[in-house]
Amino acid sequence: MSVRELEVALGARRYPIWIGPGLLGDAARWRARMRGRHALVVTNATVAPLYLERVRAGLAGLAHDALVLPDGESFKTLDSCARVFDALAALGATRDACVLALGGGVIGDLAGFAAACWMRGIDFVQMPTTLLAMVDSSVGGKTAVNLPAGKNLVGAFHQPRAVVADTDTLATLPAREYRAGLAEVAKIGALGDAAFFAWLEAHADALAGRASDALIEAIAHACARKAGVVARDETEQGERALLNFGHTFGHALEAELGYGTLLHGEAVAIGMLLAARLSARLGLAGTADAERLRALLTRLGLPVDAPPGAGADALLARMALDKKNEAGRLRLILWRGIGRAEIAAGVDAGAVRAVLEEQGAGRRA
Ligand SMILES: NC(=O)c1ccc[n+]([C@@H]2O[C@H](COP(=O)([O-])OP(=O)(O)OC[C@H]3O[C@@H](n4cnc5c(N)ncnc54)[C@H](O)[C@@H]3O)[C@@H](O)[C@H]2O)c1
Ligand SMILES: O=C(O)C(=O)C[C@@H](O)[C@H](O)[C@H](O)COP(=O)(O)O
Ligand SMILES: [Zn+2]
Repeated sequence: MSVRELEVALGARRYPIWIGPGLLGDAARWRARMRGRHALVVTNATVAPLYLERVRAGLAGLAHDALVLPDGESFKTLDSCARVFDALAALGATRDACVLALGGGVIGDLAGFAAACWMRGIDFVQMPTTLLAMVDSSVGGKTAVNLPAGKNLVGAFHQPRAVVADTDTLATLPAREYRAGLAEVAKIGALGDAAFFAWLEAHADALAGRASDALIEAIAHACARKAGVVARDETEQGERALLNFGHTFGHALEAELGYGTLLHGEAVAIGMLLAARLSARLGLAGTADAERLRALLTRLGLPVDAPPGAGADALLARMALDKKNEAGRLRLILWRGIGRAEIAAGVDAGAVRAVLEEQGAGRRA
């Protein structure tokens, strides 16, 4: 199977996204995107035994080291970031050094943020090993860590030098993590691409069964759509906020339930349905499209109802700290139906509470 190559074009700054088998072992390809003499691989305790040696083999001739962090969303923290800084210092990494982020979105966000900070910014390469990271987090340069107060509250826009999506790595990805990645794929269709949404409906069984042709097509399509949005609006002054469909609710659920309780993709699936229901309540969309979204997510094996344990008031308080809000007013992504999301400012908190309570998110465990 051949390697697909896409590009993120940000004026003169451009970088490739490679998608296909065998890419971690194809060091000649990704080494060409690295400058300088130092490289630090940042990964975690689950991914390291599986794929670290493949990457290290490609670093022969460079001064390099690897930092293996504990696994989990609860380690996407400033403390972990400090460990990356210490490892870069121990390596003697200067401004021409490169960080290689080998893992899922947690590692990509964290290592990317550390690269953005070290000596005010050094190169990094995304080596995503989860479906979610391949279709979403490795592309576009959003890097961040969480705080107890909320998701991704400390971060930077810092674009990678390349995205190396070796699809062979998906063979070891647990089923629940795979399904979580499909949520961000469905999001791309739901927010702005009705034809892709219909394609997903037609290929839902193939995707749920990990059929490789459908999967490669879905990864490439999601990356291409995201690359287009990022090229037009790198720092989320407008259109890029649409990629946050489902995230205002989703991030609140992730933080309120405790990081790692819901996977990010699961929280986004539930969040998209909450946003769809809110849109229907506000008269922006009919309920039929919300049902279509619910049906697709269910076929992809994703949760569609918030679990008990997070009260509506607590979730609303979390949503008040969402990055998209302006002038103390809720600003979130609503929609007019499949493929037609829009940014809504000044959303009535009472309507949000009603949707949370009606859907059961207000239940106590
Ligand atoms: N920057 C962005 O634009 C962006 C976009 C979407 C999500 N995110 C962030 O990404 C994170 C979620 O990423 P994720 O879903 O990849 O979670 P993750 O990074 O926690 O990875 C999921 C699990 O899979 C394991 N794993 C990774 N690759 C594996 C492989 N090939 N085989 C076996 N196990 C493997 C990991 O160790 C982990 O246990 C969240 O923090 C979310 O906020 C960021
Ligand atoms: O790339 C973007 O832009 C996104 O919003 C993609 C999201 O899927 C992703 O979860 C992102 O990390 C959310 O960013 P945030 O700004 O809401 O923290
Ligand atoms: Zn997301």
